[in-house]
Amino acid sequence: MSIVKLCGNRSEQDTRRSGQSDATHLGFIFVEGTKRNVAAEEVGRWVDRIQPVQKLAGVFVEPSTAQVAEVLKHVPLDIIQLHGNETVSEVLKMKETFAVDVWKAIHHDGHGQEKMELFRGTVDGYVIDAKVKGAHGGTGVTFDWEAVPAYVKTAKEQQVPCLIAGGITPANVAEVLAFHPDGVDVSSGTETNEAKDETKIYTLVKEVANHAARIS
Ligand SMILES: O=C(O)c1ccccc1NCC(=O)[C@H](O)[C@H](O)COP(=O)(O)O
Repeated sequence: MSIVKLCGNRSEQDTRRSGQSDATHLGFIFVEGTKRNVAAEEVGRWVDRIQPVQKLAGVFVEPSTAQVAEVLKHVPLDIIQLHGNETVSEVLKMKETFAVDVWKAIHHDGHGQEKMELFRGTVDGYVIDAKVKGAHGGTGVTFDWEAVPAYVKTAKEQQVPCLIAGGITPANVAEVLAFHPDGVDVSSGTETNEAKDETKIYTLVKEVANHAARIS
């Protein structure tokens, strides 16, 4: 089964809806000034009450170790997802400081492979996302999925998973899965009116399961 990360949960209801699905990972955005930004204390309360079975990922943009430590005080994150222009030494610092996996977002821009080479041996996974001026993620914009196999190959050589993000929806997820990523990371495509939509979540996860059944 592919990784299905439902990201950008911004309320207890979102977390419940995502948590009740067969997704493998839930994501929360800790990026001030963005529309899905959430407070760690609140997320901690939602997670306490809901007890989701999924792994939890916290999305950050160039965070300090103090910011991540503060979030970890409240939320038992399994993964720190770095979605900005973090350097290799910043990633290493996170790995040394916290006992959690680090996933690095790479924005598709023609230099993705070079960036993945830089992070070889330091990260535990990649999220390849669309590059959109003025935004770090959660844009609902796709990129040219013909580029996916090269990213997947590089991640496989590094023995880490490669997720694809950016504009994935229940209607197009089968199309991206045909390029054989290890999973998908979805925010906008599982929302209606800025809240998680149970039908969209169900349909997306079912499409992923159907794809897995077809290729097994
Ligand atoms: O989702 C956000 O608002 C966000 C803000 C700042 C940095 C990263 C962000 N999201 C990261 C994700 O993991 C999203 O799932 C990914 O970018 C895909 O988003 P979408 O195109 O909306 O499915």
